[in-house]
Amino acid sequence: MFSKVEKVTCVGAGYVGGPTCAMIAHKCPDIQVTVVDMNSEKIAEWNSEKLPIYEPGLHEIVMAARGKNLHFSSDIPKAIREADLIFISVNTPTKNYGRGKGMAPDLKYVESVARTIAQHAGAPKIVVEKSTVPVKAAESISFILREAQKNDTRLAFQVLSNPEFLAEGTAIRDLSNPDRVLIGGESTKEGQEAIHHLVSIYERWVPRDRILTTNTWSSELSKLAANAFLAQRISSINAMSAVCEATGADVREVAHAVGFDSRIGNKFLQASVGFGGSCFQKDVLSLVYLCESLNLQKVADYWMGVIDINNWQRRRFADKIIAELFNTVTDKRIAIFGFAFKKNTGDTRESSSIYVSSHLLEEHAKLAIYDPKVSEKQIRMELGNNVDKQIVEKLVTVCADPYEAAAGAHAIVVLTEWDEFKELDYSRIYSSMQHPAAIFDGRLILDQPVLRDIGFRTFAIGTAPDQAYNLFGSSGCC
Ligand SMILES: NC(=O)c1ccc[n+]([C@@H]2O[C@H](COP(=O)([O-])OP(=O)(O)OC[C@H]3O[C@@H](n4cnc5c(N)ncnc54)[C@H](O)[C@@H]3O)[C@@H](O)[C@H]2O)c1
Ligand SMILES: O=c1ccn([C@@H]2O[C@H](COP(=O)(O)OP(=O)(O)O[C@H]3O[C@H](CO)[C@@H](O)[C@H](O)[C@H]3O)[C@@H](O)[C@H]2O)c(=O)[nH]1
Repeated sequence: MFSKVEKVTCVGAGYVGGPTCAMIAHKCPDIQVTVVDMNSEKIAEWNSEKLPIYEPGLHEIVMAARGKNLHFSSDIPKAIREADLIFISVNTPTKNYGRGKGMAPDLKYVESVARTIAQHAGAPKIVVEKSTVPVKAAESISFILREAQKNDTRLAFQVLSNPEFLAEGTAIRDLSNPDRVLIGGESTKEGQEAIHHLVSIYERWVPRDRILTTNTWSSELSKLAANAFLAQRISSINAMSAVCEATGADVREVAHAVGFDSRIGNKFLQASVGFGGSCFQKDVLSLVYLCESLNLQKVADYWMGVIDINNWQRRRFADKIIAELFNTVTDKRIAIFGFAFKKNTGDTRESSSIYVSSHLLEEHAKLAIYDPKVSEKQIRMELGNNVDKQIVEKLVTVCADPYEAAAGAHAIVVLTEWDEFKELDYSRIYSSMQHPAAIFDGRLILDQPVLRDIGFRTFAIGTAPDQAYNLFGSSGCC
């Protein structure tokens, strides 16, 4: 093949392709990295001062490497031709049509990149599947590439699986100090050589014992398994949050006590209004679909439970809001604090805010939405995909700050755990609201006793009912 990787191309300039390649360029000044995308507006943004995605620390490393060894381009054929190693980092969303609709990942973008590589390669390449895909997807990519090889003897391809484990909001931290890098490939001499080339890129900054090499199928399945395990933890603690509310236990104390067991560990036990993001639901559904295809219905049902609890938790929270607001939210102004699926990102894909807001809109609540990183256009687009666009037009206001959103509202609903929500002047907010004023904390970030002292009725997910139903403030009454 070649002795050293000198040029890397990444197809897909999204949340994964952009930050991952910026990190490779940052850590490997001797490697030329080009990120390409079919969306030329996105490429223009990557080449501008305002990058298309918000990630703490990303701007700095892009600005330092851009124009030197990091390039963003729309010329996909050229970037493929020139590269030694090509990452496929395109989206693999849940299919919304045809066979597997609502369950299977849509692999049309991955396949289309494989075909483009086959067409323009011109020389041997290592093709790295970075997108999250079902087990055996690498086989389809290899098949397409092998066909091209038959017609052009200059060509040779090795396909590796190298799933990405970064989380949004902490992408740069995760990329610079990953728990592990996983690389799967063939056991042949050529396969091992390709693995070695990719290892040699990561080992510039990742300790060798954290770079795991496996066979291709283990690598592909490990990505789905990791996300399924993580999502399962959230559904487990969210299931417990309902038990806490019904019994007087506090989910924070339960999570703390359970997480103290070193076999369980204390991470990822934060009860919430449900997990969101582009990955967990999609990847668990992909695993469920895979199990069904393999006639492993019991296994499929087991993992489907994780999704069922998540949907139930969102609905349960919305129903709680309606019940606590005297069983009707019609025409009531409700301030929604946070629309992103987690803090420190502007990404709204599968955000629980979409679902809780939609349930409230279906009851004709008037929503005043504030998020520090999500645009009005994005909020309207997400809600418009879920409820009647005319209802969104009529009942949704997007506010420039949280004080404006809360003014005149009957309730505040915290749906994203942005740090700034912890530091607001809640006395000022309280005096601007309708009374009785309620706060529903779907992220457990606010100080409930302080809020109750101000006069708020408070409800926090997974906390005791006497706090949830405190109609008369902390002084108690009647
Ligand atoms: N977002 C995350 O945090 C994350 C983390 C780990 C893994 N993943 C996985 O990585 C993959 C990419 O996710 P993402 O969030 O970066 O997606 P994204 O939607 O942000 O970016 C994908 C990009 O690929 C481009 N694209 C699609 N088809 C193309 C083609 N044929 N040619 C050129 N460009 C094309 C799109 O225009 C888009 O800009 C997915 O499989 C996802 O499951 C995502
Ligand atoms: O204790 C927790 C932890 C997370 N969440 C929620 O879970 C969702 C997902 O959060 P997180 O996993 O931090 O973000 P993602 O960017 O979706 O990252 C996940 O999905 C990526 C895409 O596959 C993987 O690469 C990452 O390893 C995996 O953490 C968000 O809505 C969080 O608010 C909770 O409710 N409670």
